Amino acid sequence: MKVTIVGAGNVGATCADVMAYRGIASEIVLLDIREGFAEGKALDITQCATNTGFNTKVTGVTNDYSKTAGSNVVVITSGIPRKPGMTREELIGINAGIVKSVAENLLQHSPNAIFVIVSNPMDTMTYLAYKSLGLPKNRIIGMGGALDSSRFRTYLSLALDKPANDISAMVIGGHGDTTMIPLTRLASYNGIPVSQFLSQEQLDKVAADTMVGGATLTGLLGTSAWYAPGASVAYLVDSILNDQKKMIACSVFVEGEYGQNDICIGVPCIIGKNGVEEILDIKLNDAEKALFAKSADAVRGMNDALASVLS
Ligand SMILES: NC(=O)C1=CN([C@@H]2O[C@H](COP(=O)(O)OP(=O)(O)OC[C@H]3O[C@@H](n4cnc5c(N)ncnc54)[C@H](O)[C@@H]3O)[C@@H](O)[C@H]2O)C=CC1
Ligand SMILES: O=C([O-])CC(=O)C(=O)O
Repeated sequence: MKVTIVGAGNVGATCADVMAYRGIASEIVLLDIREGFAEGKALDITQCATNTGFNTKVTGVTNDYSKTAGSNVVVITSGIPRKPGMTREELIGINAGIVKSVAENLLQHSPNAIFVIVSNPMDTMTYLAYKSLGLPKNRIIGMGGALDSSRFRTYLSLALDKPANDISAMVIGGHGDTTMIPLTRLASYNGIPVSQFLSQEQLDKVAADTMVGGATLTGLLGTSAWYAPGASVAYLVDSILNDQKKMIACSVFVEGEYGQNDICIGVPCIIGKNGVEEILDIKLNDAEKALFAKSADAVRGMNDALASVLS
């Protein structure tokens, strides 16, 4: 199975590294616009093979889309990341043009690929890809919820002082500092509601920390995060390529689910070989429904900024 990752920067290269290490794809192509950069990253990753024990073929190319031909999955991480103090939404002006042209080039060479969109603002970029490529909605998947949910589980594990892998929890809604919805009511420690172990004050802090998880790392690192984002993309691609049918919160085009239409926003999805195989319409309480409606309004508002790119 072949995967192309466009953008060999922090997130793209980390994603390639995790996918190779875990043997998720047999072939990975990294493509970047910077001369020689993707080639360098691919060579460096390839030189891990004998020490970490993988056989994945990893190659890098400078803007040569012919080398991406026949990919089963394409991942778009090209564009600029935010700097401390910025929101993801501020990246739209530069990233929209990049994502649209990259997506169109990829489709020309891989007409059957499933698209995974990572570049920010991710929900808006996913909508842009959906609207400009004209593909069925199951083949356009925005990655954000997998990462936000892993941060939510991390913060819960720290508060509980228990392993993150024993914690089940999900974040839906937009992939933005104020639009994420950590589903605290439904989070559990091995099936037991976390509210049996943590106070409301502790749970509120976990939710707040989760929502600004990306901003916190951007403040610490000077640019946005890459290890957990790269691993989250690999987790999602694994579920597609190996038809695992995992339930993963992904940004997808909604048509009536959760009372919303004509936006891409994070909802629980079953992810398998056909991409988005099902959107689960889980029962939210009134407070969660209100948060979702508010998040959707904000996400919808951002799509207006795409008017010039989509015309
Ligand atoms: N959805 C999510 O959960 C996450 C999204 N992101 C987003 O992913 C994007 C990438 O972040 P990083 O890897 O940290 O940035 P980076 O700056 O390290 O890498 C971006 C790469 O894209 C390349 N690029 C730019 N224009 C291109 C084009 N037209 N064609 C091919 N390559 C091009 C650049 O040369 C650079 O190597 C950002 O927009 C960031 O906000 C980052 C983390 C998580
Ligand atoms: O925070 C950012 O800008 C990058 C991102 O989406 C994340 O790490 O969640």
